[in-house]
Amino acid sequence: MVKVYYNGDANDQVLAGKKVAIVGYGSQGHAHAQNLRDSGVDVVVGLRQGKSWTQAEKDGFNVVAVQEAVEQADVVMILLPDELQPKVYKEEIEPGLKPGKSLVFAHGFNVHFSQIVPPQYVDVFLVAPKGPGHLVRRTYEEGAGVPALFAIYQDVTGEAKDVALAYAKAIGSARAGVLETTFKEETETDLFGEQAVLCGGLTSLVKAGFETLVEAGYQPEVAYFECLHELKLIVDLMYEGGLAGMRYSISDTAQWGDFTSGPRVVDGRVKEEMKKVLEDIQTGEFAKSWILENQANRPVFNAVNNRENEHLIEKVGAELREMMPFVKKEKKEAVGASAKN
Ligand SMILES: NC(=O)C1=CN([C@@H]2O[C@H](COP(=O)(O)OP(=O)(O)OC[C@H]3O[C@@H](n4cnc5c(N)ncnc54)[C@H](OP(=O)(O)O)[C@@H]3O)[C@@H](O)[C@H]2O)C=CC1
Ligand SMILES: CC[C@](O)(C(C)=O)C(=O)O
Ligand SMILES: [Mg+2]
Ligand SMILES: [Mg+2]
Repeated sequence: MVKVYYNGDANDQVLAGKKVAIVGYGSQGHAHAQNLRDSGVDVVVGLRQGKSWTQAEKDGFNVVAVQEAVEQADVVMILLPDELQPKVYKEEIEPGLKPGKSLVFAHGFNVHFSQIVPPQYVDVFLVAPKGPGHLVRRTYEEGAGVPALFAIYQDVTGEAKDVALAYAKAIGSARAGVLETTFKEETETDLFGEQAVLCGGLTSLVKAGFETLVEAGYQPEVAYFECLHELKLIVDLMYEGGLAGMRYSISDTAQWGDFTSGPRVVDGRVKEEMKKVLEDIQTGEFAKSWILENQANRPVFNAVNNRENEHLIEKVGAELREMMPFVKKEKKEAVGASAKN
């Protein structure tokens, strides 16, 4: 088995006396800033004037313009949306980078696809939590953490690995496990995971199941509970005990259906298509399409997003969740907004 790093493998002292700039205060930004601060790290938040600036100040942070934060800091973590990073990097981050500083990412997209080319005189690494930012914060507060990957792109000071591990510990990830990877592996597996399984695969599966039941005349509310709400309960069991842990709790009838119908739904064609999705990621085809989509002001992204928000499953779900106050409403108002802090 590969080496998995835990709290005991990290040396907190490498961050002592250092200042960390968190650039961006959205999903990951607010979580890193708050977890680092609660772990005793000196944090400055770098932003433009706007909603996040107000929120970060409300949360008690010293908030300054991006370039000023970079100038003040020893470690600069870029937590801006991937598509905006190259411009902000060129105009406001690179000018403040001095020899010996660390330039850090939570995803390798821009470095791997050469949208950001860091100077040779700084350490460059990534610490990529394997989970949504709001859960990076929530699990930290619960005394747990979200696993993370780290990768060293360049190590000028000889300290890059130590700082990466100390950072991962300070955001709570070394409570769960931290693995070493490369920018290439992190970028390609993260894009694949979110497209084929975690986000794209899952939302398509849920909608297909919901639509199949509703089109067959079943009540939308029943279809919602069956295909979306219960998913969390089933996934919680997988999270705790793997596939077998989940199968232990379900009926043998369900398990027989799992074995016989599951492979009919997610069949060889699905895997063939997954391979093509991975190929588009590896060749840079996906990156190119995402970069061009942003250059054109997101015509497809916005149209699909609007259509998706109008889907019956969203309307039915919103009404049902209103009646379940125990279902945590994690920043529901942020849907459709750019900042997700
Ligand atoms: N979302 C996640 O859970 C995960 C994300 N990542 C990676 O983390 C990085 C950040 O993603 P994510 O947290 O989703 O980003 P968000 O979209 O949630 O955060 C956007 C933040 O950037 C700020 N911002 C936008 N433009 C500028 C600008 N020009 N100058 C200064 N601040 C600006 C926004 O502020 P404002 O209010 O002013 O718009 C907001 O605070 C990405 O590299 C992503 O791939 C990695 C793992 C998981
Ligand atoms: C699964 C989506 C993700 O990769 C993540 C939360 O890890 C992202 O980019 O947001
Ligand atoms: Mg991810
Ligand atoms: Mg991702």
